[in-house]
Amino acid sequence: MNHQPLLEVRNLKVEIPTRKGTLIALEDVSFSLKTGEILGVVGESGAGKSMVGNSIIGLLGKPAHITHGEILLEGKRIDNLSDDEMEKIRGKSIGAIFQDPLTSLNPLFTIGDQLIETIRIHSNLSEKEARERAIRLLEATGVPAADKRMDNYPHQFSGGMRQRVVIALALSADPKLIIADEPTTALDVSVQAQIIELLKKLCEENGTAVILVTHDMGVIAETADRVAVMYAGRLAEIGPVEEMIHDAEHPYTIGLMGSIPKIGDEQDRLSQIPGAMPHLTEVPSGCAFHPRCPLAEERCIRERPGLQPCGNKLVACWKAGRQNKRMQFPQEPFTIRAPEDMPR
Ligand SMILES: Nc1ncnc2c1ncn2[C@@H]1O[C@H](COP(=O)(O)OP(=O)(O)OP(=O)(O)O)[C@@H](O)[C@H]1O
Repeated sequence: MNHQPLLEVRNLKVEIPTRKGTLIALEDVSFSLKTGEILGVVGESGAGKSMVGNSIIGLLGKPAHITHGEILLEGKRIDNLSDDEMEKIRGKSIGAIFQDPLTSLNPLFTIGDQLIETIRIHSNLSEKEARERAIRLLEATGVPAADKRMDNYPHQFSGGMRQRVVIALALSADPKLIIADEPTTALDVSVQAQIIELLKKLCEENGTAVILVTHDMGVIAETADRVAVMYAGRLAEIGPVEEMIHDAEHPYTIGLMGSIPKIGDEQDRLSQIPGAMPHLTEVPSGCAFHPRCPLAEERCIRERPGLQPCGNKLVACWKAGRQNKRMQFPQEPFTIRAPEDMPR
């Protein structure tokens, strides 16, 4: 049996040269992904979530670049490919879905033309066969009257419908992996759940693995098989979703998970972690989370913890396995105001 992971990210480091010096945007990021698995990547804004996805698809915006580590897809390195070679991998083996569907769609061409072209680049189907496949894909993504909508331009679709088209486009070459970066953030709240549900269903049916970048813990809880928590460009903790939600070990994960509202939960408060994530220009020594951590001790200030196994998870905390779960953030928890208290 083939036990080779679909994707392996090993000790990835991404640096960004700036006028004020070099920023380390990602440091020592390692994880792997199995075929068909959904990995949620979470963390506060600026933690480096998008950098991880963009490094994998070779779309790190300049001047950011990989300075250490490697990325392997089915055992073959893809981090050192030329732009042309990477272009072939994108679309064929790795599909991408971004926050704004218009990033992926060309406003000057009908969606039918765009789907047919992508299908034909990555297969040897005839024009007619590619058209049939495009229609089937649109139907599978829930676009009504798919046959007729093939002749429409992107601006003739609503935001939710456009994102369905992008999902069809991302799936059109039958990729092994899809990077979905905040795929529903720009959409109406009422369609967000439908789109996530659709993505999950189609990827399950096709055996496609997904890296789902989001700040929405609710989406993660519903969708992901495993979760990677990022903090200041590093992995804080990674493990199976259930354990990450109910049995997190890293104080930062415990704080993040405290912010998932639970239906039927008596408490009407969400815990919030005091302080803010550091900017990349001023990442603290040792464990980057130490200034906000109620458990921090001398060693945490001096030495950076690497990822260590703890149960089924990997945790970057010197105190992992030592009753972290009883920890509480010392501040008054953030209180959700009832709608009648909201300023009008
Ligand atoms: N060209 C650049 N120059 C300087 N800093 C950059 C550049 N591109 C990205 N960064 C910084 O890299 C860090 C990681 O960015 P990234 O977009 O991966 O974060 P993120 O976790 O996805 O955040 P968000 O949830 O807001 O999208 C951020 O602090 C960002 O400001």
